[in-house]
Amino acid sequence: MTSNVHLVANLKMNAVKPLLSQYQELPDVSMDLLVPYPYLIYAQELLRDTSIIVGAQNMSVHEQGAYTGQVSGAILNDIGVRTVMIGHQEVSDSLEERREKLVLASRLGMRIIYCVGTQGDQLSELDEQIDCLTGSEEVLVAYEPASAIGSGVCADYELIKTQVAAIRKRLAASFSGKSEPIKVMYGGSVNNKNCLEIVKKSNVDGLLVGGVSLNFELMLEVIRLCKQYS
Ligand SMILES: O=C[C@H](O)COP(=O)(O)O
Repeated sequence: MTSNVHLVANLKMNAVKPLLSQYQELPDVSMDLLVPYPYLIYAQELLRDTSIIVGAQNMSVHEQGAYTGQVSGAILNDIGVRTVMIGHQEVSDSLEERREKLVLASRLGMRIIYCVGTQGDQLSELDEQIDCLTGSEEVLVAYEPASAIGSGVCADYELIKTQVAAIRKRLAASFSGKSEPIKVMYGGSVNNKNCLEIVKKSNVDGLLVGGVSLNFELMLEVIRLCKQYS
């Protein structure tokens, strides 16, 4: 089931072993599934006959060495994980850390889901975050306003549309040499009730789903609805 609406599920910090077996029931759904580090190898093995891409939710700003408890891009690379999310609001990276992580991930040839977001409606925050990209990354951008994350209420459709349009404009101006435009997704309290409205009214290329991706039945509905829209 290939949808024009790209779906990314972020399972955040939850114990998800039984849930991963449910995702295994989706052999032909193309989407990204971002799992906590300890599940990466298990999830890759479990989902190897599906079209689901297993990715990491973060990576260290350091290349290697004495950084207990951290996971570097090189480690992800070593275990065959090619996709990594960078810049999620819950990670609270500074602009410098964003830049460093993007460079490291890009150098390793990783595919990056890059989160940008605002605390309010300040477009300058988005610009600064977008400007951390070098243009050589393989990247999908996810716009996530802080107030919408985990709140149960997604951002106003018009606001999403405006911000996403501004992000596209900035990306196009900065990286005009790209053969294909960078995909821009929305994240923040996406659910089965609002997913279609968001894609219809806000002109996004995809959705980054957090809490709802932990409920397989609801996520299945999001997947079906997005497929119908394509
Ligand atoms: O990574 C996912 C986003 O932070 C959205 O999370 P949420 O759907 O629980 O609001």
